[in-house]
Amino acid sequence: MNYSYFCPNSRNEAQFAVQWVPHCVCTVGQEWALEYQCICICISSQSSLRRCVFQVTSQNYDKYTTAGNVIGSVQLCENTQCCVGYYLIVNGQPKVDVLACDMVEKSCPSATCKAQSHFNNRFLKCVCNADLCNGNITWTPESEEPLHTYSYSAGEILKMAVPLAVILLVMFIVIIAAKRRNLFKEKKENLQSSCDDYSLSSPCSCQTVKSSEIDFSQIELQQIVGQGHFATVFQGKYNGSVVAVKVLPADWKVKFTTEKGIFELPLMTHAGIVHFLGTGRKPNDNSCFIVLQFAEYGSLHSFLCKHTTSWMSSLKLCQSLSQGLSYLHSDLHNGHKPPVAHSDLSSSNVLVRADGTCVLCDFGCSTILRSRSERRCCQSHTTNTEGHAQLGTLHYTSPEILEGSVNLNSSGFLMQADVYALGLLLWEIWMRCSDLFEGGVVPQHLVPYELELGANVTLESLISYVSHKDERPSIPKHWELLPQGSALEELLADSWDCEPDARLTAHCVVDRLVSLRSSHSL
Ligand SMILES: Nc1ncnc2c1ncn2[C@@H]1O[C@H](COP(=O)(O)OP(=O)(O)OP(=O)(O)O)[C@@H](O)[C@H]1O
Repeated sequence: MNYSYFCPNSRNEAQFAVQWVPHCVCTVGQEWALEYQCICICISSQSSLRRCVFQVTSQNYDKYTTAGNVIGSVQLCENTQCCVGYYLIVNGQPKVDVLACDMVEKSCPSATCKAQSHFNNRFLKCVCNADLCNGNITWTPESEEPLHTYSYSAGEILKMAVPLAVILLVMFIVIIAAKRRNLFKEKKENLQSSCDDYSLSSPCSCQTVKSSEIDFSQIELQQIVGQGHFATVFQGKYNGSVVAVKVLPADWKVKFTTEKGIFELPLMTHAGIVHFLGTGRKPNDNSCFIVLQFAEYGSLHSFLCKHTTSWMSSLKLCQSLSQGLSYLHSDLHNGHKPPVAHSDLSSSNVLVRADGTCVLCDFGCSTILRSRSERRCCQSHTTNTEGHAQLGTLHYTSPEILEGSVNLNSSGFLMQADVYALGLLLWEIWMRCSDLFEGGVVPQHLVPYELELGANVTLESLISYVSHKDERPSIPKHWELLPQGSALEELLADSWDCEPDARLTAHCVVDRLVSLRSSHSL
């Protein structure tokens, strides 16, 4: 219900008066004669529309006004009872970025706006369920401060490190002794046949398939075909076949062990996963290597930089990629093959084979998840030394992981984060499909958000763009007019939804692509 009345005759008094109209949100309007008109939007006492403080930048205006009617600095929430506040930490103090109604219904059990997530102490978010509660954030800087590791003197560090090292050494010896005893007991069952010197730091004690140990002298290394953050990848020859040899320096043994552990899981052979041939150690410098099927076109990133595709070949890339991820996520034969989250999907970690299909590679950040059957022994995480699951390439990191608002040890979240990255990869592929661009003039290849935020995207800009503003890579306007346009847009939106639970599973992405193919085969 809208109404207006004449309120006191100075603008300041009017401003003061409108704050006291119950169940109404009022602003001071035009001046009439000597009085001011107060315009109020009122809700009946039974109505439960939440009122939140509204303060957004002009870029965010359109997005957040969809969450409810805005009157001055107050918003009446249409979809939710939750107010939200986003703050950036500037000079140690929270500075308002966005105050508004939350966009979708979420849980906000507290009446006060308590800082609930932060990332590297640069960003805070709070949600609350009382009128105008988002105007004040409750935040204790002390508790958010990182541990003061760097302020310790070398002497203090030494004092702490020596007893710690002794404790670790004792624990290590006890573990080794216990392990040896177990090995001896279980000898009859021969359960440990696949244990080698990596089994201690193996991500889990799942059953693994013993892979062949490859003697480095049997490999002929040729040119370098890829350079990742950790590994150098060579084209090579092994047993008369062309192979890829991924060499990791001895320092990266943990990465090597993780990746080897994933490849050695049972039933890991699939057309959408790079074929694994074995591992070994270089005798001269102790670096480790993994021998893989050679993908002729290299990474999807380099393929898309050099090639455009037709509609059907883009579907082939998308479908094989989604099938590979769906298989990786699958839980087969009561966990005989446990589900695995990739956790570092990007166009550099997908390879393209000569037949135009994709295979997944680089499982160095992957996570073996608990099987639904619960009968398997796997832990639901692979951790780095800080005890957190390892995060992937920044551009492809899902909003919930960017915000740090998920339990990274929860298996579902990791697969949902993979699907977010899958959505970005489908977008990347279709942005190079000549059949989706009038006259076949296709834009040059860009990774997601490169156009909007630049190639060297920062964490802050990504959080602000992807999380606060809920923006995604832009979809060409004219796709709406294409016969398959709406299905493409829906598939992308349902894969990269800001709500992890609302995202499709990789399996559903495959189904959507199959129906796209059958209804729109150009
Ligand atoms: N089987 C293969 N066939 C052809 N090229 C490959 C193969 N495996 C890897 N490459 C190339 O090497 C690059 C790096 O490989 P990979 O991603 O496995 O290394 P990494 O050091 O683990 O990478 P990251 O920086 O993503 O962690 C790939 O992007 C790709 O170009």
